[in-house]
Amino acid sequence: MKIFNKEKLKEVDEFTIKEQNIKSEELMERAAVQLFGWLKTQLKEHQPKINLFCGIGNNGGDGLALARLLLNDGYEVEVYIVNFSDKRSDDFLLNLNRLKENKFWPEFINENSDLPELQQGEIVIDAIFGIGLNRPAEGWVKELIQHINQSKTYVISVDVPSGLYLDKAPDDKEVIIKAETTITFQLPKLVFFLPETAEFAGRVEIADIGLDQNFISNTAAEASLIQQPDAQRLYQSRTKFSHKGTFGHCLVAGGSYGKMGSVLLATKAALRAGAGKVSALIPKCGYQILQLGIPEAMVITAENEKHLTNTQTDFVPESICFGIGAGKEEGTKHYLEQLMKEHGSPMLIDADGINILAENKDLWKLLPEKSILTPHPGELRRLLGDWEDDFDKLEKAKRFSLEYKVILVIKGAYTITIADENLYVNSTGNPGMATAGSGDTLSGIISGLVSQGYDPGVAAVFGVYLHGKAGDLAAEKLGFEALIAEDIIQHLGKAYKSLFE
Ligand SMILES: NC(=O)C1=CN([C@@H]2O[C@H](COP(=O)(O)OP(=O)(O)OC[C@H]3O[C@@H](n4cnc5c(N)ncnc54)[C@H](OP(=O)(O)O)[C@@H]3O)[C@@H](O)[C@H]2O)[C@@H](O)CC1
Ligand SMILES: Nc1ncnc2c1ncn2[C@@H]1O[C@H](COP(=O)(O)OP(=O)(O)O)[C@@H](O)[C@H]1O
Ligand SMILES: [K+]
Repeated sequence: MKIFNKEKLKEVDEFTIKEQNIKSEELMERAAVQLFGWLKTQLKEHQPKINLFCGIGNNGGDGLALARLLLNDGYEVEVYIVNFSDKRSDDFLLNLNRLKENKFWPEFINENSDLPELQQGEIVIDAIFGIGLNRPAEGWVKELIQHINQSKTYVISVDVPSGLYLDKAPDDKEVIIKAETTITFQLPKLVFFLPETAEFAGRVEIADIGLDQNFISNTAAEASLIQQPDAQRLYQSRTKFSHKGTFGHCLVAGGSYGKMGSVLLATKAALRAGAGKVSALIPKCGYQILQLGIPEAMVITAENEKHLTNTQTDFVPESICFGIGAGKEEGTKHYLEQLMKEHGSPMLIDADGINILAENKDLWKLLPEKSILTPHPGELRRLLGDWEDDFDKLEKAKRFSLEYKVILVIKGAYTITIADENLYVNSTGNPGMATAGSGDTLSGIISGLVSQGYDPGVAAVFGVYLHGKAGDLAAEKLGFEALIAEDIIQHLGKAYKSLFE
């Protein structure tokens, strides 16, 4: 699903109005109907008091239209107009009049008003600011936002939590509504998935307001949210007459004394992802661990007992996964250098592989085109240096990806893959996956996909989705705490099957 920026959201809005020959108020009404339907379904027979806080733009207009639908259905409603300006949008005014025609008079609040009383168990609808926010809220509006955040009500934001910008980091986190649920119109917004701002949106629901699908399909987006239908499209089916040679030979090079389990996990994951053959290339001390741990894999040992050193293989792997548990010994660095020079095809580089790169910038120019780097936040910082905020981080990461023609998988609660300047935001995964070895399984999965012939960019996006989905299926059975990396591998099969459920 595409993620549009503010400008494109406005364009699709305008295009739809023209194309469908409707007035803008019609879109507002559709938005309100969606909000109402969602609320009614959630509330069932409950009738809590619903407090609507409406700004004076179209976000506020949505709130007023919703208030009318709620009143007509018999809900107890209080409407506060957050009167921060004398300006009013046309559709705000129209819906204000409709409300008055229904004999309902909202309360206008300003700097002289007392903060409204909000009781536990009540609902707050936050329709103060939408995508039109262009500066931080100040003074009494800031106080009001803080008052709502401190109340024990259930807060539902309309379109975006008020105070959150779509295209830049917040200047002041104290002036953003912290919603339990955000019901956003038609398309998800990038800030809902970034570490510094995701918490404000809470659970995100997407409400279809019938914006023009052709326009959306034909308009390029810099980011997309990868959900089941998107992942399904990336899947490559197997033919009856395929054989193990068809699915490539994957080489997992990594491990050092005390860290051989990581290679075991990545090797298993590559096999479960569907690689035809997998060889683990490890220092000597890991031989028995690997052979006993995973009989389906082949094992090659480097000369050194405890860490990786230059090693020749008698085959050309279709994919290489380098760096997991590898340490940063000089010999290991030389081996990475040798692989990058000789292999030529894309490699996946993770963990200490990334750390070696971070400490040796002279190696960057050797990165084979379309290689995949899978840093967690710490590794990313070592590679790119500090960033000011999430937007700055993404900019720096995009620049790096573009300059070295590599794919960056920025791991986190919502992992973001950067390929060809596009951002792919993953929708699967859960806090149970914050466990040692979880990232090693991801590297194994992506490498297993590359070895089968998936384009590296596709392998990264698809692999991240499958990894998260396997984690979700594992968590359904085990809960978050007990989940370990092995469980992710165990559920990979079900994750594949779930693509078509
Ligand atoms: N297809 C769609 O997308 C649809 C969109 N719809 C809805 O429209 C919403 C966007 O509406 P919008 O453009 O009217 O902007 P909105 O956020 O209501 O506020 C703008 C007002 O706030 C003001 N202002 C800004 N910052 C401020 C500050 N810090 N402190 C004080 N004032 C501030 C700004 O004033 P100005 O900068 O002009 O002085 C302006 O007056 C969108 O989120 C969705 O809910 C639906 O109806 C259905 C279809
Ligand atoms: N809260 C979370 N929600 C979703 N996924 C998570 C969460 N925490 C961690 N993960 C995923 O788990 C993996 C952790 O990777 P990493 O930190 O490299 O672990 P390790 O080095 O122990 O293997 C990443 O793929 C990350 O996206
Ligand atoms: K809002």
